Amino acid sequence: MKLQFTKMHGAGNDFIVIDSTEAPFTMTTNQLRFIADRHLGIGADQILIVEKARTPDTDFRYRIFNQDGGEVEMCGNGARCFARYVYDRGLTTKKKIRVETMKGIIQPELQDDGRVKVDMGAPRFRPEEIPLNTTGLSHLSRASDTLWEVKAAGYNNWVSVVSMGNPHAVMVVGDVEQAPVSTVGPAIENHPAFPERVNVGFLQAVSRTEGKLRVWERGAGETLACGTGACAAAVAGMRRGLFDSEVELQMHGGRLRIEWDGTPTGSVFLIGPAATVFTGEIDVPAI
Ligand SMILES: N[C@@H](CCC[C@H](N)C(=O)O)C(=O)O
Repeated sequence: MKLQFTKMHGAGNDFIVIDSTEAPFTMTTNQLRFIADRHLGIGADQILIVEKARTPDTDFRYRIFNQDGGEVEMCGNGARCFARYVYDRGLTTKKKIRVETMKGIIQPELQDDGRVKVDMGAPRFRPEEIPLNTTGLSHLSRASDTLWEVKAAGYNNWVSVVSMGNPHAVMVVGDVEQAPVSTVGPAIENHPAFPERVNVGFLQAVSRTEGKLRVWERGAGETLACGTGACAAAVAGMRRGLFDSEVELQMHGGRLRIEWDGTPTGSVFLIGPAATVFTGEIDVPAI
């Protein structure tokens, strides 16, 4: 099968974008893993599928697959690339679109400064919304947040849990560069307390408006940036009383801005770059 694709990135989190507005999406898990492979295929953290809207109140439908081939609910950096892609390819003339995902509607908007601002919807914190199995876990309160003790890789990790449609565990560390991302990250990702696995954020608060973040992503490993991870970390930091309602997070691949008014139904806004790198065609084997 010959596959036309576009390679994009948002703050270094890279994507293969496939236009399925005219033909149904039929790729197998093995084929997705093949194109995402950095040695054998194109290489990417995630694969984004652009589909036609299925409901009258949305403009498009958006599907996301991790590098390991698993379909997931949400992707913040991908949402910005999605909006840039459909506008630049003439699939819409709207700068603000409504996009259906597995977990509700998001609204990305192209800004005049070239960045994209996404209304990511409201964060969720209840264990069953993550999901987090709290059986046997200790917990404590920190300002308006609850921290859960997840023992993994030899550490007693106290994490905030946040759903941005997809699951996140966030821990505050003194220095992100010294954080045990590649050992504690996969150990928490696959911990039995998270039955659907989890993305793991390591957050360093620098001031009330600035932080540093590294994320071990479910199904992809450590990435240069994670948009939903940045939203989850910012919200966790705000609930712990570390941040004001607007914060910029520096990640290895770039800087993301997050705004949240702190109310239970208030949307989290994610602002950052979205860039096209190249387009191409790949021969995908029948695997
Ligand atoms: N990189 C993404 C998140 C992609 C999905 C995530 N790995 C998951 O499994 O939930 C982002 O920018 O949000």
